[in-house]
Amino acid sequence: MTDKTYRIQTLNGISGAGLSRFPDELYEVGGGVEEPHALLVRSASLHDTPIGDSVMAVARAGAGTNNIPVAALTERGVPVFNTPGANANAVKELVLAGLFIASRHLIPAARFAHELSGDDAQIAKAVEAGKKQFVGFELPGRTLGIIGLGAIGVQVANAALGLGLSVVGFDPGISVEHAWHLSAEVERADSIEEVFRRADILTVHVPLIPATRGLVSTQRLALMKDTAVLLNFARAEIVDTDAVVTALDEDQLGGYVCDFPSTAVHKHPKCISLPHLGASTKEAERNCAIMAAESLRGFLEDGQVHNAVNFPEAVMARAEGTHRLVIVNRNVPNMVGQVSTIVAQHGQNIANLLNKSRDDLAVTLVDIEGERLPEVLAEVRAIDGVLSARCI
Ligand SMILES: NC(=O)c1ccc[n+]([C@@H]2O[C@H](COP(=O)([O-])OP(=O)(O)OC[C@H]3O[C@@H](n4cnc5c(N)ncnc54)[C@H](O)[C@@H]3O)[C@@H](O)[C@H]2O)c1
Ligand SMILES: O=C(O)[C@H](O)COP(=O)(O)O
Repeated sequence: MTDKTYRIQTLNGISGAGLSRFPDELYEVGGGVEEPHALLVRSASLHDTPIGDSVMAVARAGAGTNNIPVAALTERGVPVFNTPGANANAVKELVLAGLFIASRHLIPAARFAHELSGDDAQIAKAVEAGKKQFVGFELPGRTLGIIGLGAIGVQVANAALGLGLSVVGFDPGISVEHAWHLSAEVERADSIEEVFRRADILTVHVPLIPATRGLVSTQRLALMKDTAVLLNFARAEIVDTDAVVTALDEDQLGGYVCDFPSTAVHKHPKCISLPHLGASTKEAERNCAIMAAESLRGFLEDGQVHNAVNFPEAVMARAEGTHRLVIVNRNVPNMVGQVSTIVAQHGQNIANLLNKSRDDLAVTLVDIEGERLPEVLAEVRAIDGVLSARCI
């Protein structure tokens, strides 16, 4: 262990563009870092990994945080950051590839071509004889159904309109920001079932949370056209894979393209699975790593909270010549009152204060003039309802 001010443990390969955002003089960063102040992760599961008391923050260089025990970390006062939208274009492009792969049977067709043998004349003859098995369909006039109109869903919707598809979407929790970016030509479905019923191609772009586990179920698959294609570039568990395989085997569904190989799908003749490639572009890896690194730096060095999935946004410029108390507390009355009383009792003056809450939790940033008094921090930490407090 070095004596650098901050130690970041990486649990996946993280783009150097992000890692270089941690200044050498302040940060030790790497896979073998001990007693880390923060964890930086992509898809590695932290559910069964002990997360030591030294950890003050966790950052996911990506969108989905289902690999992180968010509720337990929230209870400890530890923010979990992700990188909203940073890989959305990469996923959109792969979803569009999925559309073409499915509509033109590109994978079996390429496999057929790969297996051809003989001289050029024999290959040309086999091509003409064999190609009829790969006759596809065109996209204009077909309906794309989208469940989840967040960073990815919106980009997929807008791009699909450009390909001549009609788009019908469902997202009861769409954000104002995402609604602004969604084309007015996208039709809003009244229910999730309507999307299943109408789609020629259906794509899901929701997070894996209890409400979305098994969202594509036997009952909903039964509503789909028997020629329809299902795309899943969100998470394997959002789809009931056994139900999909049954629907495919019974000719009640046309095909399944996903980013999540499993024993049930990776060799199935009507399934195409890719090895979780959605965010695997240089650009997305870079964007995600930079955003995650900036969030960690903001929190560790300044107590700022930006892009956390479990904390309120809390961003306040540092007041000149002050030190800062960073307090994570339960969202109950009189927390700010108790903190300011302690500061005043020690004859100190608050230059600036920010208190932001989200659900049961609040973040309080207090910029204090004068010298750092360890007893102020000790007394703040002792307040009932304070989950963590530090002075920076
Ligand atoms: N294959 C990959 O490599 C890859 C890459 C990035 C993201 N993902 C997955 O895609 C998910 C979505 O990513 P994003 O960046 O668009 O996230 P996002 O948070 O911007 O959008 C998610 C949207 O889903 C909506 N939603 C939630 N529950 C819903 C429900 N029951 N019905 C309809 N809509 C619902 C939300 O309101 C939100 O608008 C991620 O959580 C992640 O699991 C996969
Ligand atoms: O949620 C995400 O951002 C994706 O699933 C990307 O995962 P990855 O970082 O492991 O490629």
